[in-house]
Amino acid sequence: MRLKFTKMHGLGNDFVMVDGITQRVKLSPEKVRQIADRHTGIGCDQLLLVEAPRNPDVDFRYRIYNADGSEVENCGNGARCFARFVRDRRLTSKEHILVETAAGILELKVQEKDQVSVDMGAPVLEPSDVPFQADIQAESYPLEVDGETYNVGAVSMGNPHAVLLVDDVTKAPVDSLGAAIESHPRFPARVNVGFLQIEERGKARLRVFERGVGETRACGTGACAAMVSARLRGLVDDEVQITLPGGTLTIHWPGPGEPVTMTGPTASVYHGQIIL
Ligand SMILES: N[C@H](CCC[C@H](N)C(=O)O)C(=O)O
Repeated sequence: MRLKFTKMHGLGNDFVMVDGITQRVKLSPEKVRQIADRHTGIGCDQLLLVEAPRNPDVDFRYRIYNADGSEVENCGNGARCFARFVRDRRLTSKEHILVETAAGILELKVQEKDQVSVDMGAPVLEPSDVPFQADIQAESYPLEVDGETYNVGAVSMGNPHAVLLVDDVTKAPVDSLGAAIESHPRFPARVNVGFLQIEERGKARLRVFERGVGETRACGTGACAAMVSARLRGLVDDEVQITLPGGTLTIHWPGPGEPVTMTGPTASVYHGQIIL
């Protein structure tokens, strides 16, 4: 199979974008792993496959695959890059785009200077829907990991996130603790793990160990989940500049039941073809 693709990134969270509308694409977890491999493939954190919508009221469907081949529900940085990709490829000229994902329908607004705003929907906090094993919903939960107890927030943005507060993200044990929590039995679908340092009520720093990938330079749904968890704990206002290793996202959330809005940049790097 000859596959045309575009390499893109959102703050260094990098993607192989595949147009499954103008080309026939048949992917398997093994093929995704092959494409995502940074030594023998193209290399990416996620592969994003654009398809025609199944719902006539939306413009597109897009499917999200982690580098380990797992298909997942949502990708914040990917949603922004998707919006730019479909316009660059002239699949639409709309500036407001509705796209169907495994997590539901997202509304994307293309702005000037490659910025895109995404209505990420309302966060899901009921433990069983994250999913996370806990008897009652709370702002945070004690979680035992290798004999130590950590205080974690549990939030779904369509995909599951654990959020830990740290004093200094540069010193956070992202690789070791992130990996241990990613596969913790109380997160039955595994989990993305965010390490959040609050600087002010409108400013924070974040590093994310992503489910199915490891630490990435940025995680859009992770920034949304971290802001929600911090706001539930009364630590931030309704708009926060969240700076990740790859750059800064603006996250807005008025409060429970309301949608989270994420705004940030997109970048298109190169076009290519791969023979699989
Ligand atoms: N690793 C995530 C999917 C990609 C999320 C991230 N790249 C973003 O920008 O939200 C998961 O397994 O749920």
